[in-house]
Amino acid sequence: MMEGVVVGSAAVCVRGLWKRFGQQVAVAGVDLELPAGKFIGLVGPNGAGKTTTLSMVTGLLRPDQGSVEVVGHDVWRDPVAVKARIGVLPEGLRLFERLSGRELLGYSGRLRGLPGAEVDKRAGQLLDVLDLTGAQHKLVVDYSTGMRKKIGLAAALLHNPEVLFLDEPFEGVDPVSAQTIRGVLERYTASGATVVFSSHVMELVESLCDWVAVMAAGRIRATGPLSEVRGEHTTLQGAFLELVGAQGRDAGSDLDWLGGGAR
Ligand SMILES: Nc1ncnc2c1ncn2[C@@H]1O[C@H](COP(=O)(O)OP(=O)(O)OP(=O)(O)O)[C@@H](O)[C@H]1O
Repeated sequence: MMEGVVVGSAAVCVRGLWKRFGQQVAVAGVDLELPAGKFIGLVGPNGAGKTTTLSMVTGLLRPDQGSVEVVGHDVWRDPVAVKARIGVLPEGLRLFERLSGRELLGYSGRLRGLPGAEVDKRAGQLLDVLDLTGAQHKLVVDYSTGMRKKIGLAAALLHNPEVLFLDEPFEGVDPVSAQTIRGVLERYTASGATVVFSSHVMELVESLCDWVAVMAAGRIRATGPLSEVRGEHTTLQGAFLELVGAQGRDAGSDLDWLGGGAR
């Protein structure tokens, strides 16, 4: 069990969160309590407000209204305490392209205040587990999409955070790497830590998560244990389509010109 993590308490507590971009309301009054020690999936259609919510929860974007606490600390009043306890793999991750993967981890570890020998040890182990040892001296600019996700994940895990936030961690990742990432995350949550990740891939969320929050049009439509959110449906996909109001939508009925095969 991780030091400082009280199972049963909230890892993340969001109250009345709002964000507008001009006329566009991206997040419209989100209340959310995410329990510690769980593998949590934040799901929703394109434009639902997932990235905006995660950005506000991790201190990257200031809310218009509302409050966020992560492991009992207010993100906007006590940002240093929160940032020391979380790891983040944001969408459109920016990395130091002119460092090698190994150097990037060395730099991240030092920024986090870890002693050099400890950074070296952890970096070596993470590179190994994530199958990046062979590419550790390559510049990040030459990494593939999946390799970038993996080195970003290693940097986010290096200081052993209590809560890990991942925006679409499996996007652009091949099945073998996805399995590796999955193994690392399962091991991490088994220690009592919390993972919150956003995804569109329902099968993935269903197989990984024990807790789900469904978001659509800037609001939370359902949240709770996976089985509760799935309800009567046999799959999370079914529950999701009903919750976001997409069930029965006639895909492409207006595209009467589309039928290249029947020319
Ligand atoms: N910086 C911005 N400026 C203007 N509008 C924005 C900005 N960021 C997000 N939005 C708008 O806010 C809404 C929510 O976007 P967000 O990226 O949070 O959704 P999402 O659920 O992460 O979507 P996706 O699954 O497609 O990544 C969208 O309508 C988007 O166009």
